[in-house]
Amino acid sequence: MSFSETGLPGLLVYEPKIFGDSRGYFFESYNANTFRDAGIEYTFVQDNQARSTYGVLRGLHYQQEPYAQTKLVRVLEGKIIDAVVDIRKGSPTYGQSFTIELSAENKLQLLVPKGFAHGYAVISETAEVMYKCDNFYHKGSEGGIIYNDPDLNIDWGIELNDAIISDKDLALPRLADISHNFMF
Ligand SMILES: Cc1cn([C@H]2C[C@H](O)[C@@H](COP(=O)(O)OP(=O)(O)O[C@H]3O[C@H](C)C(=O)[C@H](O)[C@H]3O)O2)c(=O)[nH]c1=O
Repeated sequence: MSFSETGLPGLLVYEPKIFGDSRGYFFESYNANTFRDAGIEYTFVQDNQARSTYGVLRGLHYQQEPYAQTKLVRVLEGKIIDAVVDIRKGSPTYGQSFTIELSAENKLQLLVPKGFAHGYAVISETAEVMYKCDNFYHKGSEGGIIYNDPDLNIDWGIELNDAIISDKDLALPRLADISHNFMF
């Protein structure tokens, strides 16, 4: 298994060790000791799972402190473009975004620290996305950034005119309009 840097401090790509044989494959999708041995210690308290069809775009979302969440994102079925934005005050990469293709096939996981906005777009017919969180859902602490913020220019891998987006997400603000609110 391996952890790879992304250029944004704390944002890591995790590639688990896959044990393949004539029956198929086995891998530990998460092991606290493996992460601890890499100097990465989180106590995940909530697992989320979402199913979406092609073109669904969820995000970009975050929770304000004291409910900010670190997330460990992976794809059980299908393929997504996962996107994050660094919104940590004082971060040397504040306002920078990162995208990665996560899929059931590549089995890659993205470790998204507190202080990032997170979202994904589904680029397969359907996708089942699962992510571990180190803090609980708290509706009143939810915030977000509009998916097509021109200052971020995120490539979601889909034709945005055809994207399937919730009314809630369509009403999200631009980063420039909320950056004063961040408490990360
Ligand atoms: C996030 C969440 C939602 N809910 C309920 C609230 C709504 O009634 C329903 C759907 O919620 P929402 O439309 O916010 O789901 P997503 O758009 O997938 O939200 C997620 O999108 C991006 C990708 C994220 O990283 C966040 O974890 C999360 O905000 O599930 C819960 O009961 N618990 C939860 O932890």
